[in-house]
Amino acid sequence: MLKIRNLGVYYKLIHAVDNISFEVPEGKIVTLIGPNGAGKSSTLKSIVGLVPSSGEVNFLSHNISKEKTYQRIKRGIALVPEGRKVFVNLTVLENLRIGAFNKLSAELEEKYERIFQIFPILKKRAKQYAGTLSGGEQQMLALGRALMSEPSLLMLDEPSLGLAPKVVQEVFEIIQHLNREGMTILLVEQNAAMALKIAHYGYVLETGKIVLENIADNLLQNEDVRKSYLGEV
Ligand SMILES: Nc1ncnc2c1ncn2[C@@H]1O[C@H](COP(=O)(O)OP(=O)(O)OP(=O)(O)O)[C@@H](O)[C@H]1O
Repeated sequence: MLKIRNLGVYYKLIHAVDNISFEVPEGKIVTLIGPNGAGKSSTLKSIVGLVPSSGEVNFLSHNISKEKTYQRIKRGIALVPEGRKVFVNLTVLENLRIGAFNKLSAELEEKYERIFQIFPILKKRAKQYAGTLSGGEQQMLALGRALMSEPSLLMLDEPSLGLAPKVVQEVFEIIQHLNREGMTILLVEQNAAMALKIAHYGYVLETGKIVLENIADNLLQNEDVRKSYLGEV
């Protein structure tokens, strides 16, 4: 579904992502793991055109590298950004409405209901300001908002960030549920153990380069990965 070839991201002199290539096949969960500053967020941002990049981004057999962000979103890519970035002064419903930018009002009710089926808590909080939600609820809202555009590829940037372990578990169960329903997922995580447990395939990114890739189960067993990312000595 998504094929990345020789992707590079530069911020003036900083070479954040250095000629990486990877793929996300339809129906799979693929994870990019790696330490702080490895270039994970920059990779996701470049896929939706939020930062200038070199190389090729191929989505559903189209080279979208030169397209604007809104065109890429229209094609069916959605990004749940790091830190959730919900609109704190808008209600839950208003946040969801923004995610459905390309949908007619008549279709909205049905879409809200679909989101509420996945995240019942958002129905209870529908009229509440997003800024008053807990971290976990905000993450659900950010996910719900992304799903409102009915993407075929969902990209998640550090969904576990700042959440209690029990809530992280809940969020990851939802990610797995979405995948079982057919959603293709590109998951960026520092919580490598959690990410590799639910992913089919994984890439390890270090200082802008892919240093390792394999089936997720194999990465979980890999000694270097266990030492560097799973806290084992
Ligand atoms: N807008 C920017 N301007 C300049 N440098 C940036 C910018 N965004 C990121 N960088 C730098 O690019 C490198 C990669 O950052 P990036 O956020 O992509 O990494 P990351 O793997 O997602 O890390 P984290 O998990 O901390 O978010 C870092 O050295 C970072 O300081």
